[in-house]
Order: sequence, then structure tokens, then C-alpha cells
Amino acid sequence: MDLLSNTSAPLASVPAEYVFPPEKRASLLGDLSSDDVSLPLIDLHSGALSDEILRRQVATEIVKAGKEFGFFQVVNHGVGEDVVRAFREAATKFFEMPPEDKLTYWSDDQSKPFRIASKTPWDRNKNRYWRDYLKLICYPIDEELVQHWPSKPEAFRSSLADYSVALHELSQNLLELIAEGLGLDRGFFGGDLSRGNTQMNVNYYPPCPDPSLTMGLLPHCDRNLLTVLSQGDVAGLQVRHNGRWLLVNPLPGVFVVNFGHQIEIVTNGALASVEHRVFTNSAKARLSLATLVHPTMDCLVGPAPVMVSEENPTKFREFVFSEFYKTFDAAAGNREDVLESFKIHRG
Ligand SMILES: O=C(O)CCC(=O)C(=O)O
Ligand SMILES: [Fe+2]
Repeated sequence: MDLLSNTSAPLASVPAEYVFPPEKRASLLGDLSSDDVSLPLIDLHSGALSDEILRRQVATEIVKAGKEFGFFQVVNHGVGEDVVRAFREAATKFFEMPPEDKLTYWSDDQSKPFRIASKTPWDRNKNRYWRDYLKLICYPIDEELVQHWPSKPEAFRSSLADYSVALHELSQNLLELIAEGLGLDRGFFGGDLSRGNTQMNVNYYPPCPDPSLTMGLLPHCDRNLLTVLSQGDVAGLQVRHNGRWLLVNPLPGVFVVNFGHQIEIVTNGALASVEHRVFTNSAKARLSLATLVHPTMDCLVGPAPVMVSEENPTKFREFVFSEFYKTFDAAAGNREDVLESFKIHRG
């Protein structure tokens, strides 16, 4: 069982398989500092979004930020602080359990509804990410699903269930606001486009003896529709912006939201999916929770006719989502390689 979190004492040096070639490392040179520019922070006014004027304002802000960055942050989002804290604590405890307690769940089989792993399908090129992760289905919840979740640590199942329900509500609200901001029906993303199993990546990046050699995650876009991330209070996430890397400064109590490939395709490029990556640090373990809203596997995805015009002709072909899902793995998550077979090329 090949997990970074299994070593009881911090490693003194970086094992060779984790050393990335220099051109792939997260050298901070040339990066945008958060003093230059930062991701817009949008106030969702909790329940107050029944006020139509306020609602329209927020929807417009979201789409403006989304068009500029592909990412934005939300506060006053209605998810209780205690709900976030409880699951973050349970997840941290899970990684800290002795190896024998994690062994039952250790698997590289992607079809499992709950597993812990460290390798990914795309690090066969030998450079391994400085990360362990849980990959799990978190919504919709039923008895059978809960049985797949670990019974230890004690609060894991209940805190995950609370977090999943709250995040489901938040992501549906966000999808409605995004649709409205684009001038579409509120329920535009509400059908099969967002009704697949919601997955979660619980990413655990242990302190690294030499962060200049390693990466937590290489640049990628997310394969799903919408991602809502709790990154906690340790920095690590960077977003590509105007050809440079923008640090997403951790802010207490916020969620970072980004568009997956499917939003880009359905909106025919109006809302682009933007590359992001994660760097490592030597001081503190970093835990991030990425909640990934997905289409159903048999959902037919393609640019919505209302998003296509003479000035913006169809950019992508139609496909069944399961095809995209597999292509993403085969292309190792690299944005251009993933999109290649879905783009319409015009001469
Ligand atoms: O750890 C992070 O901040 C980002 C995680 C991420 O990009 C992902 O799980 O797809
Ligand atoms: Fe991601």
C-alpha cells in the first residue's frame, strides 16, 4: 500500500519517482502574486436570494468573474461552518489512521464508490504527485452508498453525509445563478447535466522535504460540470490567468468554484474551463475537498443551440458523457489532448 500518509516520520528527502522534470515544477518565478490580482469574491447573501434584483446582480457578477477567470470564490453561501469543519476533521483523521485501518479501502480500481489511493491513472509517466487522495461518491446518498464509506473515524459517515447534502444544495444554487447570468432558464443545468453521481476528491498533500522538486497536481481542467472546493487555510492552488499562474489565497469560510469541461462545451465556450495546479510546501499538510458535479453517464452533451450563433459557431461535437469520461483518462487530463477529439475544426 503505497501511500505518502503511511510514513510515521516525515521523509528526509524526496524519493526519485516524485521528482518532476524542471519544466513541470511550480517555480514561483513569473507567477502573479495575489497583490496584483485576486479571484473575485462573491457574496451569495445566504437565503436573501429570493430578492429578484439582488439575485440578478449576483448572477451577473458570477458570470462576469467566470468569464474572466473560469474561477470565483463565494462567501455567505449558506453552508454551516460547523458542517465544513466536522468533515475536514474527519477526513484529516482518516489519513492519519495507521496503515492497517486504511488498507481495506486502498485501491486503484476507479469503479469503487470509496477508495484511498496515491497513484493516478495518468502518472504512468513515472512522476508521481506528492498527494494521497480519497475518491468517493457523495451524492445521492442511500443506505447502500453509506455502507461503502468507512466506519472509522467515528464521525466520518455522518459528517460526510451532512457536508454532501449542504454542498449539493449550494452547487444547485450556483448552477441556477450561472444559468440566469447567461440569460438562460434557471433550470438549464438542472437535468441530466448535473444529475450524475457527485464525486469528491479529498486531496491530502503531506509536508514535502523539498517542494522545489515536486508537484501536488499538474495543470489540468476538471472533467465534470462544476467543482466546488474547500481548500482550508494552507495555500497551494494556482489558476492559469493570462498565461501566468495566479495563487488562490486561502480565505476563511469561502468555497472556490470552477467550471469543468462540460460547462465549457454546453455553453459553446462562453464559460471556459481553466487549468489549475497545486504546489507543495514543507511546513504543513494541506487538505482540500473538491466536490465534483457530474452529468449522468448516458447524458448527451453538446453546445446548447441558444449558445450558438453566426459569430460563435458550434465549437464542439455532441457525445455521450461516458465517452468523455474515458477520453479524459486516456489523455492524462491534459486540456488540449482531452478536447482534441471533441472540437470541431474549421478549415
Ligand atoms: O487541491 C486543490 O486545491 C485542487 C484540487 C483539484 O484541482 C482537484 O481535485 O481536481
Ligand atoms: Fe481540479
